[in-house]
Amino acid sequence: MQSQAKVHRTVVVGGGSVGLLYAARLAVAGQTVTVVTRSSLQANQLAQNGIIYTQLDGELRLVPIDACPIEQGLPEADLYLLTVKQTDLPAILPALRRLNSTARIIALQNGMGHHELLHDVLSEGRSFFAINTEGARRLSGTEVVHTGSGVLRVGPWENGNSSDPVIQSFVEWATSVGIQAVLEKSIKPYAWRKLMANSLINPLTALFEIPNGALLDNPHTEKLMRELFQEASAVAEYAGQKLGETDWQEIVAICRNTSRNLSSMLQDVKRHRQTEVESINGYIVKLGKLAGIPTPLHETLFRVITLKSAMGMGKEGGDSK
Ligand SMILES: NC(=O)C1=CN([C@@H]2O[C@H](COP(=O)(O)OP(=O)(O)OC[C@H]3O[C@@H](n4cnc5c(N)ncnc54)[C@H](OP(=O)(O)O)[C@@H]3O)[C@@H](O)[C@H]2O)C=CC1
Ligand SMILES: CC(C)(CO)C(=O)C(=O)O
Repeated sequence: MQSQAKVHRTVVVGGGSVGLLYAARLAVAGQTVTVVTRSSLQANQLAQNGIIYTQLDGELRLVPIDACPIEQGLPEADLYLLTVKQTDLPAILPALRRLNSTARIIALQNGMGHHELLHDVLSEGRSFFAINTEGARRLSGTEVVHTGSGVLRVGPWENGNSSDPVIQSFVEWATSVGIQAVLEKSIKPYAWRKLMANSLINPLTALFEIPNGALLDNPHTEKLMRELFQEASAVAEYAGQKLGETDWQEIVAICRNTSRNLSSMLQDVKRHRQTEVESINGYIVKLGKLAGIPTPLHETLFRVITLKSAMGMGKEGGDSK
């Protein structure tokens, strides 16, 4: 589907699940897009073979794509989509610092911490954030499957400039190709609600090695989730986010709607890759300490997952193929 929205040069930083999904969709819609990968091997594979993209309806598409490794620096563009994990953001900050001042950046990470990091290296009004509930799964360096539909909320962190032309045009493009994209005045409340869901579902599914829906099958795990929710809600309130029963019900609905999914943290643990627990439960613990709010359950899960992950690191991991 070719979009009528204005064409910008877009660079997708990170050739993982989310990066390949958005790069493929941008390219299919006729946008100029380059994927910047960590390894030269993946960049060569992408440039030679393109992205093998399985759409939600099961249709398979071969999408030609430009790609280069990060060691060559970031190519010039109007828009940069950051799709690396929170843990890999610090490594790309020097490259972001060198970008042209007209360039806009959208960070798509789960968890918290990216806002502060980007604020430190980019001047006011250049960094934007997205909360993405679309599901994607990379099968290899060149293959990605769109696993679930969702919403892409984009905007400044907190009541900033939501009428930036590059960002507006990105949202228009996304809408025109069938993505449920919404331009928000402030992403912070959505980031907090996603953090709450991830801080309950991800570590428990990773610890017990169960799919998301199984958390609701057992009264003990559901009770534990409730207690984790209460602990984190007190910290959220300190951060200016008042959460209540509706937010709890939304987390229960996420478990139900993604009942057969393996959470990203469980997938990372199984593949012996670093998890995002530090920017999820670790963030709640850190902020709790600052506010003098005890978070013993989040702290225990943070430590247990860090340990579980460290015990598996270095063993063979990687893609699902
Ligand atoms: N997958 C999903 O459905 C969803 C994911 N998210 C969030 O989106 C973010 C990305 O997730 P996801 O795509 O699943 O993660 P992946 O691990 O699949 O992808 C991250 C990619 O970043 C690459 N990368 C790491 N460091 C660098 C670097 N210095 N330069 C260039 N590339 C680099 C990695 O390379 P390499 O392959 O070499 O390690 C990897 O390909 C996370 O914060 C996640 O929580 C949010 C909603 C849904
Ligand atoms: C919403 C949820 C829990 C879906 O699996 C997710 O975002 C993740 O796995 O990281």
